[in-house]
Amino acid sequence: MTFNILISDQLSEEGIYPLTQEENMNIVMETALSPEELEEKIVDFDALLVRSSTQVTRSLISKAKNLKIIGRAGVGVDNIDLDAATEHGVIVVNAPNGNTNSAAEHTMAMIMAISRNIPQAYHALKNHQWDRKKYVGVELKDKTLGVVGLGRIGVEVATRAKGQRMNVVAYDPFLTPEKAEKMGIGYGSFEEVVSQADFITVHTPLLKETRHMVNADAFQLMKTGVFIVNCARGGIIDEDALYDAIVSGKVAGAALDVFEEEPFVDHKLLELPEVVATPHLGASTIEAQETVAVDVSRDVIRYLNNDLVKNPVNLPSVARDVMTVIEPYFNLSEKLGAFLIDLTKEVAEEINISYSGDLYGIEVAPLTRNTVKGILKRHLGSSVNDVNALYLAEKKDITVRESKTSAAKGFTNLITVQVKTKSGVRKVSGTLLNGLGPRIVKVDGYSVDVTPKGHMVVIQHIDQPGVIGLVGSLLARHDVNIATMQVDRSDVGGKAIMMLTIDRHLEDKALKELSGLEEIKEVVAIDL
Ligand SMILES: NC(=O)C1=CN([C@@H]2O[C@H](COP(=O)(O)OP(=O)(O)OC[C@H]3O[C@@H](n4cnc5c(N)ncnc54)[C@H](O)[C@@H]3O)[C@@H](O)[C@H]2O)C=CC1
Ligand SMILES: O=C(O)CCC(=O)C(=O)O
Repeated sequence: MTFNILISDQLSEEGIYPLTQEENMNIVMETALSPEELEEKIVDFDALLVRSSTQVTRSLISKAKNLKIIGRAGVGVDNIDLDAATEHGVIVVNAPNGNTNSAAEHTMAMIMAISRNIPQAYHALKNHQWDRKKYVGVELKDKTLGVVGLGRIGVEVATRAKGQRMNVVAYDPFLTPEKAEKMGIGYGSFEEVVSQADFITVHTPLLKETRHMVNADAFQLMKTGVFIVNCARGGIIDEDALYDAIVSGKVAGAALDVFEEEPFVDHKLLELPEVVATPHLGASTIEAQETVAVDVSRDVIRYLNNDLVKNPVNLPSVARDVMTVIEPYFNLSEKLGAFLIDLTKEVAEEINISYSGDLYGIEVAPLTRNTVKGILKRHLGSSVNDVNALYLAEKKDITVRESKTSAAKGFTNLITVQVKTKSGVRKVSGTLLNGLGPRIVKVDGYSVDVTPKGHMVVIQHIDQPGVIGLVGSLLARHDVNIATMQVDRSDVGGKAIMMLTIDRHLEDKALKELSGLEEIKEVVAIDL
């Protein structure tokens, strides 16, 4: 059988060598197709290989009737609609390791460029201006580099910065003081890191949580004269806030490889002399491009030859007969994980999942992976899937335990997820009600009955008259409609829980006011 492979972004020719050696692979490289042309063309192809320029949208995937695999020659898969790929049974593979060095080196080059005004001085010289006074820089030695996101690239940048005799302080939800000490770097919260640093570099993926995490509030915390670097993803830094911070003199310079909208030719940030920029070149080296193209090419060959792939991003590899039995529980298990980690607001150190009733005696490993995915997604985003969830948990030193009991406490089936974080242990149980779908039935031992869907508020409070009324009227003042309300308590006048489902996301202002009520011990807004 011959497979048709479409390469729609510029990939290294040496890198695709493994593919060209396969007799049954027909390779077409077309790197200037418009989205419409691509949608027309994709119908005939079994594999699509891209970098970051091609937008692999739901619409494109839905037209790709023969598509089996999408290969992303790079790390970020934010240009690929993973849900759509999964729904259409298309596996996505990437090359997470191949461009780490290049991205770290580019980051260091950018740090050096802004610290010594190299692009600006070069530009002036090209324009026949010999100006030594204007381009006095600062040394890196003894300056503090704040690294936000200490994954593959963040670690490499931190190591290189230490070589420049910089002090490094990092924030990553998975970083502990012990790990930081081992690496010889400082450890702090996001706020601590940005307020201590002379240079700040971000290396997180672009997620709901990281979008605009470097915003006007963060700039307020920073030292005057700080330098900002983004070689990760446009959108992690709020570009409008950065512009204002540069104009006000708070930020001395910014080095940007990535932007909220790409590509572009005019950008207001580039009108500022303090900004140096490159057009998303972090991974653009001969070495990185060859390695990432080789890595995805090999995975494409493996997959089309029915072998296991090395870097799956979205594949649920489950035997069909097992899948048929456990499929109805998938939504429940992921939602329980997502609910619980939102409730804790912290990263998990241990995850215990127990299955009972009808789930006793059934292969539940795929549900465990799915629950862990729900938990990890909060910090790792869409790169976590059923295939890599346990691997990523292990990499982040999170212990995952699975157990089964025949007793289901009155339910025909029950999944209980318990998470240990640095502040303690929290627990949630859910069941699949015949014909009615998933329900959360216990939260930290309190009984509730809530569909895990939409906008929720979980309130821990003291059981006393008037609290429910207070909550109701406060939400009414914020024009928040309560759809359902569940209340349970430990004992009369003791600790109690209130679980609300509401018609829209609870904004920070209302959340703060609720938390300020004396009778209320904890308020968490959860959006599932
Ligand atoms: N400019 C370019 O050409 C390139 C850009 N990239 C981008 O660099 C980024 C990082 O890549 P890798 O290091 O390979 O990924 P990684 O997955 O190894 O590291 C990301 C780290 O960010 C952390 N993180 C997640 N949420 C966070 C938060 N709210 N605050 C602080 N840290 C948080 C994660 O815990 C993880 O340790 C990605 O967005 C990737 O797409 C990667 C290669 C080239
Ligand atoms: O393909 C490229 O050059 C972009 C690399 C990148 O941003 C990534 O790997 O996430």
